[in-house]
Formats: sequence, C-alpha cells, structure tokens
Amino acid sequence: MAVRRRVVGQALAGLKQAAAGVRSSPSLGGASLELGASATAGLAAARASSNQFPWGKLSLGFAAAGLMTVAEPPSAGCTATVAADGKVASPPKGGAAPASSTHKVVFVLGGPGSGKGTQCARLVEEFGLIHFSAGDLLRAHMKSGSPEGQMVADMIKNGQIVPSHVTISLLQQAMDESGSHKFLIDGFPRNEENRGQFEKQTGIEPALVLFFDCPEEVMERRLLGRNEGRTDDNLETIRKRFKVFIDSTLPVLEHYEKLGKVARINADRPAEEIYKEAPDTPGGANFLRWLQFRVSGSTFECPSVYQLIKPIGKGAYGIVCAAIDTRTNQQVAIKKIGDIFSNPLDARRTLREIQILRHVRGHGNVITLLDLFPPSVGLNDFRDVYMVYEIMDTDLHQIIRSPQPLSEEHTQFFVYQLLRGLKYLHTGGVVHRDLKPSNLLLNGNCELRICDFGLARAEVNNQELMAAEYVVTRWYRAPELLLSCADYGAPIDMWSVGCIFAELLGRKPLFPGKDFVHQLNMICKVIGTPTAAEVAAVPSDKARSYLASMPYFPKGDMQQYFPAASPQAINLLDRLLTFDPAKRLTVEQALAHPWLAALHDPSDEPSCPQPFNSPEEAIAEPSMQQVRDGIVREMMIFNPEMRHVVGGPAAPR
Ligand SMILES: Nc1ncnc2c1ncn2[C@@H]1O[C@H](COP(=O)(O)OP(=O)(O)O)[C@@H](O)[C@H]1O
Ligand SMILES: O=c1ccn([C@@H]2O[C@H](COP(=O)(O)OP(=O)(O)O)[C@@H](O)[C@H]2O)c(=O)[nH]1
Repeated sequence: MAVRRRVVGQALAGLKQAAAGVRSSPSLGGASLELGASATAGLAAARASSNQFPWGKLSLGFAAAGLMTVAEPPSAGCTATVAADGKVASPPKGGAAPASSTHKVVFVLGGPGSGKGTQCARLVEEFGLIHFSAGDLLRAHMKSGSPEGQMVADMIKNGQIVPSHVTISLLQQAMDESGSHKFLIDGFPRNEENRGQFEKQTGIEPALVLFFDCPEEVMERRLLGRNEGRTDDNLETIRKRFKVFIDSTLPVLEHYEKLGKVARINADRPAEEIYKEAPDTPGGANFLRWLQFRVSGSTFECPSVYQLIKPIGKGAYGIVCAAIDTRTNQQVAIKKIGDIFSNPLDARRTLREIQILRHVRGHGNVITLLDLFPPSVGLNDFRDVYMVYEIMDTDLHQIIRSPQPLSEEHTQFFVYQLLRGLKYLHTGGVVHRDLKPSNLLLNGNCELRICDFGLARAEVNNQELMAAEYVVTRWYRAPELLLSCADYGAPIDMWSVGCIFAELLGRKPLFPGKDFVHQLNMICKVIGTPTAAEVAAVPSDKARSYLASMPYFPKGDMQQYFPAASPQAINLLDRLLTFDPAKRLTVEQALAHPWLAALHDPSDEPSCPQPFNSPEEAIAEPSMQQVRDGIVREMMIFNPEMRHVVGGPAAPR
C-alpha cells in the first residue's frame, strides 16, 4: 500500500505538466513543488505581487515550519562573517556574500617545536579545513632549484625570516589552487611585516589566531628529537629561531591580542590533552565549529557543518534559514528562536515542541527535528535556541490560496496523510491543538508533514493552564474549546481536520469567525444548533445558557456548500464536523472511512509505541530554570559531545 500511495503521489504530481524552468531552485538544487504548472506560476505571481519571496525562482515555497517569509532582498539577507570572541563583522559592502565566498583563515602560531604542525594535522582531520604550513611551502620551494629557492634554503638554515612577498605568493597560490575557503595557516605571519603585507595583498584578516604557548626548554627538547632531517633542527639554529620568535613573532601576537583574536593554548602537555582543549578555548577554536551570519539584521549562528544558503522565513520568534548539512549534503531549515527565556510561555512552548518532535521523530507525516543546538556561548549561557528541521517546499495554506486546481484526489491524499500523522500523535497521547493549513508542510511529491507543536500537549493535563494559554487560530477551534469545556482531547484535532478538509474542498476557510460569537454562529449555521441533549452535556453553565440563547439553525446540507464533492467526501466531512466530541470520528475511524479506501492500509499506519510524557509538563508551573534544564537535556540528547565542546561542564544547573 505504501507503494500504491507513492504512485498516487506521483500521479498527482504528474496530473499537471511541471512548469519548465520554474520547478527547480538554482541554489537549493532541485527542490520544487510538483503540484503543477499553474500552482507554480500562480504562486510565483501571487508572491511577486505581494513582494514576498523576492529571490525569484524560489517563489515556490520554502515557507518552512509554517512561517511567514522574509520580505527582504537577498542582498540584505544572509551575510557570512566569522565568529571571533562572539563578535560579528559588519556585512561587506555591495550586498550578500554567500557563506562560501568569504575566505576564512586561522593563523596558528607558536615557537618552533611548540606543536603547531601536530595539532593542525588533527584539526584538519576533524574539520575538513585546508592546512598550509608556510615552512613546508618554503621547503618545497627551496627544492625548485631556482635562485630564489636557494635563497630560501640559506635563510631557513640560518633561522631567518624569508621576505614576505615570497611566502605570501606561495600561500596565495596554494589557497587559490585548493578551491576551498577555510584555511589553517601554520607558522605565519612570522613578523609584523609579514602580517601587514598579507592583509594588504590578500584582503584577508584572520578570524582567529591559535597560539601554542610552550616553554623554550620543552620546545628545544622536542626539536632535537624531531628527527625529520631538517637543516634547521640543530642546537645552533634552534637558538636563533627562538630569538627570532621572541623578537619578531611575539609582536604579531600582541597585535592580534589587542583585537581579541588570540586563543592561547598551553602546549606543554601531551598532544591529546591539548587537542581536546583547543575547541573549548573561549572564542578560540570554537571558530572551527561555529559560523556567524548577519541575517535580516540579527545574528544567526550555527556549527560550521551547516552551510547557510538564505533566509526563508520569519515569524514572531525569529528567523528560519535554508542551509546544507555538509555531513550529509541534505538541505535543512534552521530556525532560530531568539531570547527564549525572556518569556516563560515561549520557553515552555519551545521545550514542548522539542520534546514532542523528538518523541514522534521518524514518522513520515510529522516534520523531523534533525538537530538542536545553542549558539557558541554554550550550554551554560545560551539565550537563543536553534532547531534544525528537514526542509519542505511550501505549506497547505499557500497551496489553497493559489489558483492551482485541486482535484478530489489531491484532497484525499492530503487528508489521508494528515490523518496518518495524526494517528501517530494521538496513539502517542499527543494532541496537536493547532492544526491549520499553514501548519501542514508539503514537499515536491505532495508529501505532507505536520509541524508546529508549540501548543501540542499530552492529552491529560492541567485544564486551567491550557485554557489560559490557548491562543490558537479561532477558525479551526472545536466547539468544545470555544465553549471552554473541560474535555479537551484528541477530538479537537479531528474538528480541525474537518475544517481543513472543507477548506481544501471550498478553497476558503469554512468558519472564518471574527470573534467568539461570530465563530459559534458560523458553525451552527452550517452544522445546525446543537440538540437539547448536546447542550445538556456541555459542563459549563455559562456556555449552556449561551447556547440556549442562540437562534435556532437547522442542520445545513453540506453538499450545498461543496457541490463538486462526492457524497462520500461529504459524509466524512459531516462526521468530522460534529458538535459532540464523543460522536465525532476518531482518527482511526476517519482513516477507515470509505472515502479514503484507496489509500487506507492499517498495516502501514503505525501507532506510536510509547505514550508521550514530559517531566516539565507534569509540573503545573515549571520554573524557568526547570524549562532551561529541560532544553539543555534535549540539546545534549541531540549532541552528546556538546558537554565537551561548548560551555565546558554542561550538566544542567
Ligand atoms: N604536546 C606534545 N608533547 C610532546 N611532543 C610533542 C607535542 N606536540 C608535538 N610534539 C613533538 O614535537 C616535535 C615538534 O612538533 P611540531 O608539531 O613539528 O612543531 P611545530 O610545527 O610547532 O614546529 C614533533 O616531533 C612532535 O611529534
Ligand atoms: O612564514 C614563514 C614561515 C617559515 N619561515 C622559515 O621557515 C623556517 C621553519 O619554519 P616552520 O614553521 O616550518 O618551523 P618552526 O620553526 O616553527 O619549527 C623558519 O625558521 C623560517 O626560516 C619563514 O621564513 N617564513
């Protein structure tokens, strides 16, 4: 049946001719929505006219995580800068510099024998950086047999510094030929002149200077034991090299220290120990792990395994960027939730979303949370949270609003997938509570994933709190929620499914109420005033008397509202939009409805194996510290090595 569904998905996509030239995004490499040419063109036009998605061919979507788009030209979008002591450089003049176009350089300095080469070899292995040793380039050059090569050989033998233009042109050539943009340059600049010339000639300022600090006698012992046949590893030259280091190289370090760019590492320890420390040095080798960007005027930080592409969404909480996970080459959407502890509700909402997404991870109709991390300040001091999701192309709200014709098959496929995802949630004891078209993300094969679990809950919960916090879109709210009944459970999601289903059929919201009274009136006009028995079952006195005061509406004929829909579709809709939550179809009943027979396959509609529970949600009023600890715990589940990498001993405080 999974195969059958895939075929249906493909057939749906194939129902329309794909829009040539509009289907794929140039920078995201082929992501597209294959609902068809008219959707493509229509969406593009709609967004162009509303000044959204100004980056042209991406107009198909990328409303990741159900968010609004960033109405900002790409030139003001995403500018890569490097993290050095938490400072973010200002964007280069003249517009966007994509992450990959800016060279990032780390200088590695230290006396001869301090272990620069040894540490660089390991950093390169872990981070995939390109390592150049100025000394190695010079030694290769001296073998060229040219007069300049001979001069270099003589100078090295004497421990002298080779003229800047020779070393810099070797470095420049090596960088150009590498095709890379992130370099570790070891043993350079040797003096202030080297430094000034390099910055002038290449326009590159180092992001960071790693300084391996080691006592002279230790370095001397190491060099004498190095045994690599170097002409300068003899006591006489070693002493000269130390002097050159002190006289000429230390001023370079002083310069960079003033700029806050030096990470000083105690190198008089076993190599293994030094290596472990390097990445934890404040503002230090963290550079190797973190990149900072300016996105829409604020800082966006991520581990350097992610290559940012562009901003794709903006919401009340912050920004979403498309990125590539360079470990997998997978495109992802990274959402920054800024300053989450300034508002207790936001903090709880974030924790809840993370916990639920991790609990239901892996179901094909629920968005996958791939990663979770703090900014480079680490687990002890973070205020922002970054969530990495699989990237999707658009959402159902965008599709419904577009002129794309939607057949009953389309609607079936969307409703089926929504129910399939919802079955997993409900069997895991999770009620979404905020289902609406913009929270249903779609990709190019019409695959649907439920997102935005900020209001989702374990079914059994503190009712008062829920009522107080309930701020979701009114239009999809079940009557029992509107009437503040205590019985909030899975049926509220089923009501929302009915509303979404109707919106797919009618291409507009069925119950776009302006306020509570209007909302209830709209509902009753369509489904009829509740019966006396239904009213009697409403626990709240106030709600009962309000219902009793309402004018009487007979039950309308749903078919009238959706003349093109099949009788079976109407039957399912009727049974979802049922006033009494006890009589409303459950998710499993809805999946078994004849209208979905072509797609239904109980053996491929998994139930969640474990009920969801959250330690924080079990507490009526978790403190901010408890919520923070919960988020730290989740971050460490996604990144177990984090306690070593960021923030030092990162056990929850
Ligand atoms: N932390 C360390 N403890 C002991 N020996 C080391 C350490 N780091 C490097 N060495 C050894 O010292 C010598 C010099 O190290 P190297 O990395 O070549 O120094 P540099 O590149 O700074 O001149 C090498 O033989 C290396 O194996
Ligand atoms: O930018 C550089 C780097 C190296 N050297 C020369 O190359 C020698 C060896 O440098 P390397 O970094 O290979 O070894 P270290 O002296 O740090 O052990 C130095 O003494 C200098 O003579 C130089 O002139 N300019």
